Amino acid sequence: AVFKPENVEDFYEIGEVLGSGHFGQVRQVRERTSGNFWAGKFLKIRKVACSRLGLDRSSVEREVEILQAVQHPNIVALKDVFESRAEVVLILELVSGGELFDFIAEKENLLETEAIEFMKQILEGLRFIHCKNIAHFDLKPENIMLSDKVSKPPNIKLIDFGLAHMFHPGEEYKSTSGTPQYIAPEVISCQPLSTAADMWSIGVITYILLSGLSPFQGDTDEETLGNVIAMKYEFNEHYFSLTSPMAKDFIQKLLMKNPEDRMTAEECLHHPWIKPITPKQAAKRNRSSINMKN
Ligand SMILES: Cc1ccnnc1
Repeated sequence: AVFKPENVEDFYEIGEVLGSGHFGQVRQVRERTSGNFWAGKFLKIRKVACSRLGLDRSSVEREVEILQAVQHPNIVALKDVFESRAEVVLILELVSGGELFDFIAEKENLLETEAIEFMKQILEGLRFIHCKNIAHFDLKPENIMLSDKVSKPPNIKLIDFGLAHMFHPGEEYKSTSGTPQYIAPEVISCQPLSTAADMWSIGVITYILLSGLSPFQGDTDEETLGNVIAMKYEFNEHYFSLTSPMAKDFIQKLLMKNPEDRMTAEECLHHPWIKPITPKQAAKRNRSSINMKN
């Protein structure tokens, strides 16, 4: 794929750093013609294949191809791509409402019903990419952002498709990248992956959303990975006493060792915790606040 060879600074004024990660850094940028703000994701491209620094150009092409294929209100939009000597710049929709967990940590108390509103949007975005045979493979709190700080309910955007993969029929895909706290057992044991690996991460994120605890986190990455493989987690009464049984059922149906046993995003959206079938089920949602003890 050929990206725009023009200098990105001819079209955008480069602003403050918004975030950085395994890829490079994201800066706020201002489009010179319109004055509109966007996010510029500056990716270092490695010139020689064996270099450890920078990204392989093919992995950047993959991220661009995937972002172009998933246009959805809950997925960050890609507007433009520039390339200079050793750098590719993705011009992305500016998502300036901060990370989901910072938002929730700031608030005094948050009802399960509000948590459900967030989860619904995350699941809508996932259902959309999964039905295109695309998995995100790096779902975690840092990659779930709010479009702004004022909309009610807030609008969720999934960002960072740098580890995402588009499955082709009959093709196996394995990868060991991801973040230990959120990766599924099959990732650790190097088995072929599927979109079900994202659903495990959703189970972990929901558990944290409702309790403030990370289910498998150990003192080291090795310990965390050991806990994931051993499926060693529990609903500690001290943190989960106020959590509704339907919420725990939702989590349990995602934290299943066998990827085929896990709910899909579609099934999650029809789970009684997310979509109460009867008013009685709606009433069963607990009214209490969510523990945010960290
Ligand atoms: C960090 C980030 C990424 C994409 N858009 N806005 C902000």
